[in-house]
Formats: sequence, structure tokens, C-alpha cells
Amino acid sequence: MNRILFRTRIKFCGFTRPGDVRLACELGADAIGFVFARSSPRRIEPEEARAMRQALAPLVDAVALFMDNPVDEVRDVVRQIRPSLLQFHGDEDDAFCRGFGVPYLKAIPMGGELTQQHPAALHARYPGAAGFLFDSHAAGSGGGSGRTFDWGRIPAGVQKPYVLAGGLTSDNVFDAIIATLPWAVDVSSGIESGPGLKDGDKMRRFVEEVRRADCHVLD
Ligand SMILES: O=C(O)c1ccccc1NCC(=O)[C@H](O)[C@H](O)COP(=O)(O)O
Repeated sequence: MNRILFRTRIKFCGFTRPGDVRLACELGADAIGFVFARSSPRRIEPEEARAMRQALAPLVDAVALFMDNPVDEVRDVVRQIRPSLLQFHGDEDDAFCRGFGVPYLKAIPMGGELTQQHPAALHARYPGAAGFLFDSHAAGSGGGSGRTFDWGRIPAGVQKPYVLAGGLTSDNVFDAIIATLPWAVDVSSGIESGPGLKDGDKMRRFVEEVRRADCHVLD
């Protein structure tokens, strides 16, 4: 979805401490991600997520992340956390993703071999998706690796909002936004001092660089 830049939304992902959630909201995050993928070092239990959900400021979205979790687990998180958006990183199909009555983002793996995605095929496979998240992991692997992918591989002509993820930091997010004009950017490792431990200075610098890109006049 090409557009003129106006305000790139910011999702900070993989929180494990309520204090970090509060700070992220104050610094200007639009959405906070909680990881329930079983393979993740940032995985939290629904009970922990509830405490962090309560730390969210008004008008900041809670996003719940999954990767091939059983249906009952997703249902339990939806019931306990009331996220405004779900994000699926695994092999889930459209029927599964929209079966919880909450809008969803489908993560599209852009690493590994089978990465050339045609927009028409994406829309046909996930007609119910609110948008797509292009991430650097390969199919079958988890995100949150801190690795980038070749942004030139994002398919042209995607008709839904898309989120750029994978290896973003305050050093590269300006260029990433100018190159891809995403609806939003998503970052985990690039704002951390260790897995799940967010760093206030890194979050602040990241937000500043996104705003700088939004003020940049496109050629
Ligand atoms: O963050 C994880 O540990 C994770 C594990 C399994 C599936 C998805 C996961 N994270 C997804 C995200 O949205 C990350 O923010 C995204 O992959 C970017 O991560 P990073 O490259 O560390 O900025």
C-alpha cells in the first residue's frame, strides 16, 4: 500500500516488565506486543500479560503474538488479555486467524528460500487479515532475531496496510521507512539490552528516528 508519509505507526514488541510498558507508552509507542509463541525467549504467561495490559496507557493497542499455538491457548489469551489485535507467525490459515473475533495481522516470512510472495496470492490466502507484517525469519522459524531482510523483496501492490519488522534499530529505521513506506514499523531486539528487557534510551532514539523519517520530504 504505497502512500505519502504522514505518521508511521510504531509497535514495540516482546515486553516482559510492566515498567517498560509504561515507559514505551510515554515515549510514543502506538502498540505493545506480548509474545505467547512457545519457542520465544520473550514468551510470557497470560497472568504476566494481564499485569502488563494494565500498565498500558489509553489509546495504545495491545497485540498478542502467536506461532502455531493451540486454539485453546489463543482463546485463553483473548479472554484474559483482551488484545485489540492478534499477530500470527506460523502456518495458521485465515479461518484459524479470524476465528477469535479480533482483527489480525499475518506475519509473512521474508527470510530463507521461498520468500517471493505475490500480493494477489497473499490476499487470496488471508482475505480476513487486517494487514501483513513482513519479517526476516524463514517459514517455520520464529521472529525477534534482530536480523534484517532485503527490503526490496516486499511485494509491490499490497492492498492492505503492512508492517515492516526484522532487525530494525535507531540506526536503520529512517532508511527502512523511506525505502518501504510501511504503515508501521515493529521492533524487538533493537530496543533491548537483553531478550525481553527494554532499554529506555534505545526506545527514545527509535521513536525520534521514525518521526524524523515522517518529516522527510520524499523526492
Ligand atoms: O520476538 C520473538 O521472540 C518472537 C518469537 C516467535 C515469533 C515471533 C516473535 N516476534 C515477532 C515480532 O513481532 C518481532 O518484533 C519481530 O520479529 C522483529 O524482531 P526483531 O528483529 O528482534 O526486531
